[in-house]
Amino acid sequence: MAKPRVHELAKELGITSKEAISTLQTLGEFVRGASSTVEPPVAKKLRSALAGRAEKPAAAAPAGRPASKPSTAPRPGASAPAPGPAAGKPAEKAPERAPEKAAEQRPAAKAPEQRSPEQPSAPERSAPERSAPQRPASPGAKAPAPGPRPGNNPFASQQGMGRSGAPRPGSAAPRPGGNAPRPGSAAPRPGAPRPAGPRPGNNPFAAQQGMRSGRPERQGGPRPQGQGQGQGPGQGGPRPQGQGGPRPQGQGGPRPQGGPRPGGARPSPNMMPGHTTGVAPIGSRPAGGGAGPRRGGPGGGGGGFSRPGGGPGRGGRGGTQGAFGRGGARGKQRKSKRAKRQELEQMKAPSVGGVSVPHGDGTTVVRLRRGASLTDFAEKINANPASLVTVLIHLGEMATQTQSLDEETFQLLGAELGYRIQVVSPEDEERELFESFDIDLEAEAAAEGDDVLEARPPVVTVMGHVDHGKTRLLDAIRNTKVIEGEAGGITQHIGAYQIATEVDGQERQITFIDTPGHEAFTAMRARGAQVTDIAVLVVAADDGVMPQTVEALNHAQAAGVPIVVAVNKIDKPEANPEKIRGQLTEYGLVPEEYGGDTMFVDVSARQNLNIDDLLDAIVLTADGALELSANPNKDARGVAIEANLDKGRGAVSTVLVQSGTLHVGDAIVAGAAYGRVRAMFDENGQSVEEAGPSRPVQVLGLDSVPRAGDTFLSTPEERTARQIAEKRQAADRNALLAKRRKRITLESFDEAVAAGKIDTLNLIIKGDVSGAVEALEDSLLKIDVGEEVQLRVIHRGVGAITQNDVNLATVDNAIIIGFNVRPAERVTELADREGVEMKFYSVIYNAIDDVESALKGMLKPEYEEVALGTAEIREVYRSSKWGNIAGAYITKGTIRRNSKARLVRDGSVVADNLSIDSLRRFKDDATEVREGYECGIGLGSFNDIHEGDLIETWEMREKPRA
Ligand SMILES: Nc1nc2c(ncn2[C@@H]2O[C@H](COP(=O)(O)OP(=O)(O)OP(=O)(O)O)[C@@H](O)[C@H]2O)c(=O)[nH]1
Repeated sequence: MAKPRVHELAKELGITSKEAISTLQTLGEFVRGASSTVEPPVAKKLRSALAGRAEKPAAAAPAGRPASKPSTAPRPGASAPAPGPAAGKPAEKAPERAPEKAAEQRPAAKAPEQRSPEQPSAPERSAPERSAPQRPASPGAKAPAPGPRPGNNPFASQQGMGRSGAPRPGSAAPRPGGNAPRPGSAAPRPGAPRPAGPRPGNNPFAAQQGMRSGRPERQGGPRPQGQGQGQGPGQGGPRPQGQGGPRPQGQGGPRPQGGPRPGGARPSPNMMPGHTTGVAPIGSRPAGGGAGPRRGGPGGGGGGFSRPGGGPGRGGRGGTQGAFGRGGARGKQRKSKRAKRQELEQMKAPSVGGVSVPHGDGTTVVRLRRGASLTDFAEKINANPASLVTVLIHLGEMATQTQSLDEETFQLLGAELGYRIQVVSPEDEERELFESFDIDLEAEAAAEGDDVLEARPPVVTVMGHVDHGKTRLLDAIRNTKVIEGEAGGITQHIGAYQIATEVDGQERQITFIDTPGHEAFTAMRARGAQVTDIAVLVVAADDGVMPQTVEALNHAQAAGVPIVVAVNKIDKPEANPEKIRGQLTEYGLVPEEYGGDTMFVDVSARQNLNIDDLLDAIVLTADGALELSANPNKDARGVAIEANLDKGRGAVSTVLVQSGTLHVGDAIVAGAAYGRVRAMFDENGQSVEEAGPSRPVQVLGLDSVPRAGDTFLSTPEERTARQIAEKRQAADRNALLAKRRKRITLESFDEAVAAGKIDTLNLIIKGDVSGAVEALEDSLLKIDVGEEVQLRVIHRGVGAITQNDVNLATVDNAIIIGFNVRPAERVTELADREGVEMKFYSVIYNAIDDVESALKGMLKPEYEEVALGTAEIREVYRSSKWGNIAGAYITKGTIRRNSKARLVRDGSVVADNLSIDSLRRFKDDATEVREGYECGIGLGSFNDIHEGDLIETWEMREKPRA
């Protein structure tokens, strides 16, 4: 049977040849053109694919875009074609992670929901750079014109993206950093799947898709050279030594034919990818001296050609040596072998960006820790990290091997390589870590019924404004109450203490955290430790509600901790406790006597007045608002409160047992520290043998010092404790590499809402005067955006933005709004590190506008054009196959592959919206070429280039808002 040709098949199937070709490509079959013949099985494949497509709704497969994506690695978050094994797999894990995982289990009909929480659903994901390859097509979406993308370069000698059998769906779609449409050409980025503002690497306009954040204050300049590997400057960058400029005459020996033409600083089309023939560097001319490029035949004297296929005459003069400064025949031989071996390897493994990387089958799940690097990923898939760097560059992202990458980048990379990436949060990881030791704290807690639970004392933190008497109050409570009768009372400060008081004839215990202030409280919360059950807010009756009173109150409320107000210093003549009650009512703390539910107690810490009443109030609040119970009959679990290194005793840590009972001799792990409890002491310095729930106790025996807020647990075996600690140590090291955790930003708020991650925009407002803060808060709270989203001002205050503000924002995922204020010292760094967004305004309406837009999902980042580099065209090389190639000299800045470009002739813009489709330096593909060097530039299908024209490149960068 005669093999059918593509156009015949197309005709038969009633589609255009182009469609047939692209469908075949999607099916993993490469055909050269419409007149190419295809094998009968391939024809059959096409027929059945199109038959399948015909059955789907028309909207799912518009003309020219293949609907089915067989064997295509589903991009995470993409609308999965069917719940095959990939969809089925996560189901096994579903019960523990209900909200996220449940989505993964849904059947195909719900496929658009199968996305990672960070990725909006398909209709919202119209950000061209990410969504296009994933969606069959969203109705009405404007598909960008097909064009080459990294790895799909028609010039490329190696089709980087050519995964065997699995061409990328929508290969015509732009890649990040590739042919991203200009603003207006498609939706700029509605609902782009980023939680933070557009980051480089995800900026639809950016030419350089680096890993830097798009956060305005962190925007960096272009990535310094040398970060990329493989395709980085090492290969593509300018080579100062002897390769760039014209060779002086006579070097390399006489070259009757084919040697590099001295002085001929002219790039040739051979620089462009795809030329497997001799590659002429700038300054060299192909053999034969003919004008223009020519394929060197065997013995053609292809001086200056290093590649096999260039047909340099073996042993002929003017071989690779002269032009490229490389070895002669021997080197060439070696290289040839190497090339062969590489070819062989490449045949075995699919290649992306010219490197072979083990590919997954689209369902292979790779779990990575938040903040993981390419090296971590490489380890999991048994790949060379340097190859992953190259692949990433081809995807328009730049990263070093050890740089921490965010989830989006891993998803992008995973989708390209056929892996399903799961980035696990520290909490998940902790859970999994425990699970791997058969410890399931949640299940353990859930299984505890009333029969095993016993009441436990409340744990109290004292907070309040400076000098309102927190320390004095804690001392007063301690000195009057701590196990009265014991010699000397409390002898040492261990970070927490327990007292006994009598309420309604019953002895009740209360545990106080001995570090007053909300800073420690929030720092612990930031570490995930919810230690406090009740907050005592100390307010001096002679002073009133002060900024830190409000701050403390906000912190407690944000944590959902009930508050008891201690109105202190009532011994002072100017004390006015009633005023305090009135003031706090404004903050939602309404005294019981006014009909509210907050207990206010007037005390004097100095004179020990009403301390018992305060303790009663604490116990009553605990009884009324909380049900505090724990199972004392199990291995101890709790939190480290304080720790220090004692010269004589080693690591001394105070831990608060939250459930179970800790005994001397138990193996424990606290954070990354572990050991066996050698001895335990209470707050009186008395040695104790065991400590039950809510009991603070000083522990000796850990190998290192845990941090305040680190959780601890005792394990049946010391080995387990050690292994857990070691894993945590490793995790901590990795986390250090995580430069930044992205949190919520105003720009990404609607995406986070759409992804179901949040429904409340938490704000912290800091201003220069209280009137402005109030006015801003009032106006913000009046914004009406319906019921799906809410606005919550979790803290407001006057003065600079402090570390505490950032800590609170970290814990509660809030955005800080600074009105006529700036961050205090080192706060910017902290915010930067924690990924907390701070927005600064001097016009109240701008702030209101931004917040309103964010709530309505309309706030889009603003971009501005930033010039990157200019190249002057020195010569034009015409090729019927590749189009016109500009031999150019870079006069300013840096020219980067894939950056947006315009052509300027005699001062007028001849063509805009071009892109540097190919960039070559000598025979090598270059990622970028710097000022003062020559290169070959291909502008894709744009051919109207003349000598003397200027190619200007630019990128759109996010503009900081005023
Ligand atoms: N008259 C009177 N003075 C008090 C009372 N409580 C505390 N003070 C005094 O107020 C001052 C501040 O008390 P601290 O306990 O240090 O206050 P603090 O809130 O812990 O202060 P910081 O640790 O700086 O935040 C000290 O001089 C105390 O003696 C009280 O009930 N009556």
